[in-house]
Amino acid sequence: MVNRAFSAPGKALLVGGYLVLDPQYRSYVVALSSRMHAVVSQAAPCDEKSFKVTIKSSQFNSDEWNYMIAGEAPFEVRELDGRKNPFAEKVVEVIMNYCQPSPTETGDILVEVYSDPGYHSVGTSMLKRNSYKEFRFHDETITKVPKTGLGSSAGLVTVLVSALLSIFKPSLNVRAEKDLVTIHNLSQVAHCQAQGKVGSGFDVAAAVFGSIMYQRFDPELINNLPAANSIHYAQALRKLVDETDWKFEHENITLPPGFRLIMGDVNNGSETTKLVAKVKAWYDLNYPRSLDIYQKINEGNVSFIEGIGKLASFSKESPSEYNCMLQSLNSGADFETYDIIKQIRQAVDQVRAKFRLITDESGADIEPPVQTQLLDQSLNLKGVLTGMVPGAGGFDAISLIVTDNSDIPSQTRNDGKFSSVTWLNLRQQNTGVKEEIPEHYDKFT
Ligand SMILES: Nc1ncnc2c1ncn2[C@@H]1O[C@H](COP(=O)(O)OP(=O)(O)O)[C@@H](O)[C@H]1O
Ligand SMILES: C[C@@](O)(CCOP(=O)(O)OP(=O)(O)O)CC(=O)O
Repeated sequence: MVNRAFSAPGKALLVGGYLVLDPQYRSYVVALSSRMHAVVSQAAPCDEKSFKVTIKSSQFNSDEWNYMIAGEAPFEVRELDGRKNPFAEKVVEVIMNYCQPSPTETGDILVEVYSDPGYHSVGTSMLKRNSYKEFRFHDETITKVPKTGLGSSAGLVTVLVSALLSIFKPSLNVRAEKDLVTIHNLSQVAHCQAQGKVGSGFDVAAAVFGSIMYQRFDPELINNLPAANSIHYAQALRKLVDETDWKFEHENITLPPGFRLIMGDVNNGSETTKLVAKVKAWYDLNYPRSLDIYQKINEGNVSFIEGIGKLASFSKESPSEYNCMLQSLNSGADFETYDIIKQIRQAVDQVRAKFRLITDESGADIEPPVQTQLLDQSLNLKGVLTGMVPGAGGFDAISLIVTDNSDIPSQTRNDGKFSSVTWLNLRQQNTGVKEEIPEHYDKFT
């Protein structure tokens, strides 16, 4: 029996929100230590005309989806009890059309999904563990449990693609760039199809490649695929995944030494799709002034990215001065004498100011006043380099880049101004999709 396991990280888009939808702009995405996991196993084939792919998510009130696969390409995928999980369903459909297995020679497949605690609000969940891992078990189905915004669907799609692909392509090696690109392309297709729209794909790219500077692919690549039930679909999908250069950037990045990311969950969900629609409407109505504003935001984004790069070089060239700088930041002393810190703070200020302007003019709450207050107050805490509303912004969360030694929760514990914030126990993680040991997912009690 084949048995393999994979995991993939969540994400925070620190700069590049909205602009990243356009292939000309660069964004900076940090992969997070909260990971999605999938353990896959396959039974021996039993010479039937069909086989079953079961996806189990026992943490969510024992959720389970059973897909029946029969016939040949274009494979249509049918859930036996009519249960919906568009992300799981599209992964199964994409993988079947890409791998084109023969049903009589394929045994039933079981994929068990687990997600690390950071993805969902704790609520009344119960923590269960074994010697290797711990997960929270909720008493509601997946769609009823509130999310924290780390990109659960991108993580899910990426680990499911990796797990199912490993069944049909046993040589799959997630340390090889070529295989990662295959996983990426398949995951982007499945994720877009499940969402019913082509987003920028930064969340899927981070789940696959880890922390990256990302520039998107041309959305037409996916829009131009024939419908999934067309006789041309499977062949077009293979061509798109294997033979097409998607021309997207995914350069690996890492926060400079001595710094980490901390996310504050504000527990007040915003709908990204609605925000994006409002911003697009504002952009079109105000063109070409909106282009100038985007260019100012991009200037800030690029200056932030450069500043972070300069910090990394500074740490290598003058380690002792660099440590002094970290200490000044920790003690709240006058660290703005450091030009690099000034550059990074000014860059983020420039971006935030323009997003506040768009917030006012478009009615999309990208950085609404409560988040502005929270971020401004955060900048006064000891150890904070800078902070922003990640991704599409809204009321969801704030991200702070802080020194390793800072203790943000204890500085804010009894401070009413931070009463709406739950600091998530997360770290930056460079690695994207990773192979795990299947036995590490045995029996959680
Ligand atoms: N652990 C999980 N098990 C099964 N399905 C999951 C899991 N996590 C996420 N999903 C799927 O992803 C959907 C959430 O996706 P979405 O609303 O795009 O949120 P996000 O912004 O976190 O990606 C869920 O409704 C479910 O279909
Ligand atoms: C506006 C965006 O550029 C960024 C959205 O980032 P979020 O991290 O807020 O995304 P979701 O997890 O889908 O809610 C849209 C995009 O890039 O697709």
